[in-house]
Amino acid sequence: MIDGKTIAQTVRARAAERAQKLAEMGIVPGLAVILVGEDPASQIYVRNKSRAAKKVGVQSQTIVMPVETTEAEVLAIVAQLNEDAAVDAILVQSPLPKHIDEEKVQEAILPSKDVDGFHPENIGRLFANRAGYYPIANTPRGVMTLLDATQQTLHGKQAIVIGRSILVGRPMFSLLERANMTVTLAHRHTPRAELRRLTQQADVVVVATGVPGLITGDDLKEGATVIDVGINRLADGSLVGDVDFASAEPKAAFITPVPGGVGPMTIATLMQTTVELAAVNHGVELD
Ligand SMILES: Nc1nc(=O)c2c([nH]1)NC[C@@H]1CN(c3ccc(C(=O)N[C@@H](CCC(=O)O)C(=O)O)cc3)C=[N+]21
Repeated sequence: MIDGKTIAQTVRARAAERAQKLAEMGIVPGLAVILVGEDPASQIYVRNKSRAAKKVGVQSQTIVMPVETTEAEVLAIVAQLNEDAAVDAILVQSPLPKHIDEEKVQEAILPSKDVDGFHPENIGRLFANRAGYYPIANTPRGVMTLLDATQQTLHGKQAIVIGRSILVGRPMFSLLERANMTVTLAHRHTPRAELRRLTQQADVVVVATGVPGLITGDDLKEGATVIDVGINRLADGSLVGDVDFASAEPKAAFITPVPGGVGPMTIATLMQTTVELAAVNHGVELD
């Protein structure tokens, strides 16, 4: 079992240390979160984020807007936060209500404050494997930290990413490729039998689809590493991932639970990125 909570704690502690260093220079890392409407996964995220920010020493504010908010209103808030010197990092919760063009909002955020790494400029840098600092989406970046903690060689091994969202799948593909893995990106048009054939060959399987129980033990190669990014609320209120844990766990060498796996890691990585952006934006070099 990959213990996301413990690894997240280590990342948070390091972020807190760096935030402390910045505070001594009079810099308080500032994070602004915009939440429009009531997506359940987003609400969990917002709650846990505020808690982590307090612990790390990040000044966080959440702007909650009703579901009927217009695109112009969201863009106006983003413009205001772009100008605000106390804000180093801006995060607009995804998904936005359908009447708002999410891409337009993502492009309105200053790339230097784009803590999610969703701005095309930052995505382009990642995809092109550019050197230098730029923000990378926190969930896939956190997954790389989890993989790192398993102390396996990734180089030359096979990975499959299931799901091609801008939030997870696409940046995940780039990060695994950058770790010198051979990466397959599967999605809703991948035929089911083909998907199984591909996952059965993979050393690392990252599932980010929002389909509970999509991947079972039968889909896996013996000794695979399984990273479950899914976060699904069932009718009985329980939280499950996209992997059928009971059947997958005996086959896997490493597996992340839900909750307690990727979720806490996303939060910790968000704190890490916020502190980094504060440093970069103030011209401070962190060790
Ligand atoms: N712009 C944007 N960036 C995101 O990164 C983003 C987003 N929008 N929209 C929503 C999704 C979802 N997401 C979660 C992060 C952490 C937990 C989390 O803390 N999970 C705990 C839950 C524990 C609990 O409180 O029950 C766990 O898995 O252990 C959940 C969900 C980030 N997302």
